[in-house]
Amino acid sequence: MSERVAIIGGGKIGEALLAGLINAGKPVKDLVVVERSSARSAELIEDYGVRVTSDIADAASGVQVVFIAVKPDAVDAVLPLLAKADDSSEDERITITLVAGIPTDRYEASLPAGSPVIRVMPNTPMLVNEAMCAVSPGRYANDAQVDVAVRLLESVGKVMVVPERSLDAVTAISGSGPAYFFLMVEAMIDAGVALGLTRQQSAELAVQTVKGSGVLLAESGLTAVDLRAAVTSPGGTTAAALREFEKHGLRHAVNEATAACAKTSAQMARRPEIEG
Ligand SMILES: NC(=O)C1=CN([C@@H]2O[C@H](COP(=O)(O)OP(=O)(O)OC[C@H]3O[C@@H](n4cnc5c(N)ncnc54)[C@H](OP(=O)(O)O)[C@@H]3O)[C@@H](O)[C@H]2O)C=CC1
Ligand SMILES: O=C(O)[C@@H]1CCC=N1
Repeated sequence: MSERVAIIGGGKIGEALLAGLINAGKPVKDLVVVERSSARSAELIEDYGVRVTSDIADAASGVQVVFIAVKPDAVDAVLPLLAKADDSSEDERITITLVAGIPTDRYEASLPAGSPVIRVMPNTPMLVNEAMCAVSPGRYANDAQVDVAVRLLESVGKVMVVPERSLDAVTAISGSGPAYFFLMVEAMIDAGVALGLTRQQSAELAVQTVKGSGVLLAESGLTAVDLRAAVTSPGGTTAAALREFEKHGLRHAVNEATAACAKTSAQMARRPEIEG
């Protein structure tokens, strides 16, 4: 992990990447963040001791990898500034975008001809080195450049390489997925309070249950179906709860929610405010 890395956008996902890379042992001196809000810059400097600048061209000059972590509607403002950055390092600079919905050809069209672009859909568990990242190379990214992206992202979680056409579906499952779980946990905590637990008890019970279930699912080699069956005693309490989830359309809600997410991702590049 010796390459120098710039992260443009020090918001939620930019910070998750920064924290994940530092936790994984990347020296802070090899990292620079571009952030335009001075309050946010001060927070990042205080929390991570990282160099923060508001000058994209300055940050990107001489680095081997630039991550873009701004909102989709800011991409078109960022690219011309990135295109101006000096790229005289020995290795060609790789642009890795974490932005939802904007296809690689939009970046390729604004950056110098033939620039390698790799599109990634990450998620916020990157903050604790438990990200799920899906990586899709653009047309000019070669295998060695994809390997660099995979290696950097493997230091902050798991990585899957997928064709770019799969990224809307990926966004619907892993990109936005953490929010579905947080909503579920929020609802479980409220439900525990309604059943007479204190909020603190309910939160501790729900959070550890989700954490333990996630580890079990990831490490036991069993499927979600197997693990659910193991909790569900015939005629027991879990069966009573699951019957209510089915009756109230949990599966349908998940299908509709993920379809809406994928559709929004697919339409993102065509929104008038972020048209190229
Ligand atoms: N949050 C998530 O879970 C995920 C987000 N993503 C993608 O990551 C991207 C960022 O999302 P998120 O981190 O949530 O958003 P945030 O709004 O938290 O972060 C974006 C940051 O970029 C800064 N910024 C905007 N324009 C510029 C610029 N020209 N130069 C420097 N900094 C700039 C913003 O500053 P200011 O506030 O001043 O505008 C803000 O601090 C999005 O494109 C999103 O699709 C992908 C997967 C998951
Ligand atoms: O909500 C969003 O648009 C971003 C992309 C995936 C997660 N957060």
